[in-house]
Amino acid sequence: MTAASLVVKDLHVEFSGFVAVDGVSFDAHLGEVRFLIGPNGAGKTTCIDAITGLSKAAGSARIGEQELLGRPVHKIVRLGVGRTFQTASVFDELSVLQNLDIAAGRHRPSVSLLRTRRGVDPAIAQALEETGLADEIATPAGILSHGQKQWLEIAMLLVQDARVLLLDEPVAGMSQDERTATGELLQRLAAKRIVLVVEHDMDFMRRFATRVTVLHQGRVLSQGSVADVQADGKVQEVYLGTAGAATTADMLAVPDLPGVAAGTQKQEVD
Ligand SMILES: Nc1ncnc2c1ncn2[C@@H]1O[C@H](COP(=O)(O)OP(=O)(O)OP(=O)(O)O)[C@@H](O)[C@H]1O
Repeated sequence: MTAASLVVKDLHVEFSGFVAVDGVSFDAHLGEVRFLIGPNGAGKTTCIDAITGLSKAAGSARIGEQELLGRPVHKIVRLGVGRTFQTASVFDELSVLQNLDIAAGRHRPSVSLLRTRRGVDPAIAQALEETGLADEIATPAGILSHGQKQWLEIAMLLVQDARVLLLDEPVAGMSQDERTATGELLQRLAAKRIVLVVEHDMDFMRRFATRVTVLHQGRVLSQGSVADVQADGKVQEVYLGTAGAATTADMLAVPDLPGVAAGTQKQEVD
């Protein structure tokens, strides 16, 4: 089952009077790898929390005709909205297959089945293939590489047939090869699912984003193609520090902003 679009309109989230997300609107469609970026505290994760029912929000977030805001978390999951968190939440002591069985709501009582692909249902087999984990079914999740753990989390969403994938910093801590593999995975997944990525990694964003929304202090600062947002003076101001908002080395490393001489870029901080 597919959903053609996620449309967020005028999203507003407050925590005890503090406005974390203020009138944010964006959309994401099948076929694109959609990015949400912004400095620390910009409101990116809060947007995902609102869409998935973890934070109370005003405004609207729809997949197709279905309004998500106001529904409990489990009903939003049932509508096909899946998310990953900044820290992988797999069961380390269980095998890859057992983790996927749990995600699929299956129980696999026989230990012998863990060592073979016999008895693996088609949705799990497909998720294993898609995420490149087919040779790891018996591997305890705890000894997977950081990248493989993130892919396992994505595979868990695939076996649940999530139609909307909301991924919070999926490449944080990954090697360069794992980042590339993850970007290519997201491009493949985007053909059939809505993919929205929250990221700090600017190089990854430049390589794989089709459209980008830049948040700053809870509001949309800019949105459009990678070229559009990189050329936007407001974005340059935030990322180059005159607004004093960029706080991570990744954010400050913006090597190919048009019209910005290398010597004028702010140096990375320790
Ligand atoms: N549960 C909460 N209670 C109070 N304030 C919160 C809560 N969750 C988030 N905030 C605040 O809302 C603002 C937005 O936070 P959020 O985590 O969405 O930012 P972010 O853009 O995802 O940042 P980062 O890149 O650091 O993860 C921050 O000022 C944060 O401190």
